Amino acid sequence: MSRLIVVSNRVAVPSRKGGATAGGLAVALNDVLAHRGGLWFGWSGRIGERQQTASLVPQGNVTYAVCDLSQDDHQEYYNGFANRALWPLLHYRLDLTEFARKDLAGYRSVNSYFADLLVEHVAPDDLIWIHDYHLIPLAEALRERGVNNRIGYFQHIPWPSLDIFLALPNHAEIGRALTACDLVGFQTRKDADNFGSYLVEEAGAFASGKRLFAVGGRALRTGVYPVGIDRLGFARTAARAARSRFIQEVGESLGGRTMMIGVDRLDYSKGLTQRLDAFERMLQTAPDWRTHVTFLQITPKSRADIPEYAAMQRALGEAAGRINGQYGEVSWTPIRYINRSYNRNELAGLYRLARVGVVTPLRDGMNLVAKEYVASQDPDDPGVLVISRFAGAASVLDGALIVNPYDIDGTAAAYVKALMMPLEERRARWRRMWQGLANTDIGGWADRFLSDLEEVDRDRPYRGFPHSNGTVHA
Ligand SMILES: O=P(O)(O)OC[C@H]1O[C@H](O[C@H]2O[C@H](CO)[C@@H](O)[C@H](O)[C@H]2O)[C@H](O)[C@@H](O)[C@@H]1O
Ligand SMILES: O=c1ccn([C@@H]2O[C@H](COP(=O)(O)OP(=O)(O)O)[C@@H](O)[C@H]2O)c(=O)[nH]1
Repeated sequence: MSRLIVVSNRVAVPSRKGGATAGGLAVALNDVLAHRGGLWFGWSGRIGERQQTASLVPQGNVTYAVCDLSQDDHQEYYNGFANRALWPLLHYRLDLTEFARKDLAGYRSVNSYFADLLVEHVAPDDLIWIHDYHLIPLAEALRERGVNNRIGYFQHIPWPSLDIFLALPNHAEIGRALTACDLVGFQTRKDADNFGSYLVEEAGAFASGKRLFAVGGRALRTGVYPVGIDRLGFARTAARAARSRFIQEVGESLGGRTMMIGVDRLDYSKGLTQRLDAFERMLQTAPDWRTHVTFLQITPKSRADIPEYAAMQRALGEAAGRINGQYGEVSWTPIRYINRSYNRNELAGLYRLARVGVVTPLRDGMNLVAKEYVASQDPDDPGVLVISRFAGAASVLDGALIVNPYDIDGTAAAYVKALMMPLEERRARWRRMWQGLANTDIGGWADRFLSDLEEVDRDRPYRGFPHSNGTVHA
C-alpha cells in the first residue's frame, strides 16, 4: 500500500495548542490517519516566521509536518482570500464576498510556500491527498516542482452553481488549478455536477459522462464522497458519557425539562440567528412549551478576526438575550447560549441527553454534528433530528425532519413536531438514519476516495472518450 500524504490547512497535532479546533475537517482527517497512518502536512496553527523546513512531530504511525505562518500570511491567505472571498462565495453568499488582490497574492504565496516545504517529503509512490479551499492551487504548484505522483483533492464545502462561481474575478485561475489533480472529490452530487458544468462551459474540458474529463491533455476524474463519522465508536462514547458525572449534573440542572441542542462554530453559514428566531416563534405560537423546554446552543468562536464573524457574534448574543429577556422566568432560562468548545465525550453525552438535535445551516458542505447527534442516540428512546435541506448531511439522513431554514414558521412547526413525536415514529426514523450513517462511515469514505485515486488511468487520458467516428478511445 502506498504511503498517504494528507495536506490541509488545519492539522490536529496532538497536544499542541492552536492545532486542533472545533471543525469537521480536522475531526474527519484525524480519524482517517489514526486508522491508516501516513504524513499529515499543514499549518501549525501558530503565527511566527516562515520556516525553511517543516517541523516534524512523529506520533505512532502518523508523522505531523507543520509550519508557522507569518502575520501577513495569516491575514491575507487565511482571514483574507480563503475566508473572506472563497468561503462566502462557495457558500452562495455573494453579499459577503470581499475580493482583494493583496489577499489573492498572499493566498498564492502561501500555497507556494507549502509546496516548497512539502516537496522535500514526497517519495515517488506516495499518494497525495489535498483538502479544502485554502489549498486549491497546491496541486499545480507541486506539479511545477516536478511532482508526478497521483494527487487527489477533496472539497469539504459546497461548490456553487456556475453563475455564482463566475462572480469570482479570478475564477479561471482557481478552476484551472484543480485540473492539475487526478481526482477531485465532493460531498454531494450537486457539488460535483456544478464543478463539471464549470469545467465544460468555462475551462474547455471534454466530458465523457458526468465524472470523467479531458482537460489540458490530462484526464481528470470527479466523484462524490460524503464524509462520515465512526458511527460505532461515537455510539459507544455516547453510551459511556451518559453515565458520567458531567452529564448527570447537566440532566439534574434541567429540572425535568426537555432539551434541544445545537452545536456549531460561530459562523454565518450555520443559520444560527434564523434557528433562534424559529425557537422564539415556537414560544410565541405554542405557549404550552414555555418553561418546559431548554435550548442548549454550544457555539465556539471561530475566525474571530474577520469582521463578518465579529458582527455575527454580536447579533447572536443579542438574539439570545432578547429571547431570554422576553420569555424567561426566574426559574427558567429558555436558551443556554455558550461560546466555548466541548470535547467529543462531553458532546456525545449532551447529544444523547437532548430530545431534539437542531442543525439548520443556510449552506453546509456536510455537517458532522448532524451525524454525531444520530450516532449518539439511545436506540430504544432516540431523539429527533431537525436538519436544513441545505446541509450535505440531509441527503443521507432521510429519517430527519427536513426544513428550509429561511422559513421561520416552518422551522418552528418542525420543532414542535419533533418535541411531540411518538416513540414508535422516533425509533423508525432513527433506524433509517443509523443505516444511512453506515453507508458513509469514515473509514469507507477514505478507502473509496483513495482506491479511486489509485485507479485513475493516467497513461491513457482519453480512454473512454468518443472518437469523431463514434468509436471510443481504448
Ligand atoms: O479551520 P477553521 O477555519 O477553524 O474552520 C473549521 C473547518 O470548517 C469547515 O469544515 C467543513 O468540513 C466538514 C468535514 O468535511 C464539513 O462537515 C463541513 O460542512 C465543512 O464546513 C472547513 O471546510 C474546514 O476546512 C475547516 O477546517
Ligand atoms: O465544542 C465543540 C463544537 C464542535 N466540535 C466538533 O467540530 C466538528 C464540527 O464539524 P461540522 O462538520 O459539523 O462543521 P464545521 O465546523 O466543520 O463547519 C464536529 O465533529 C464537532 O463534534 C467539537 O469538538 N467541540
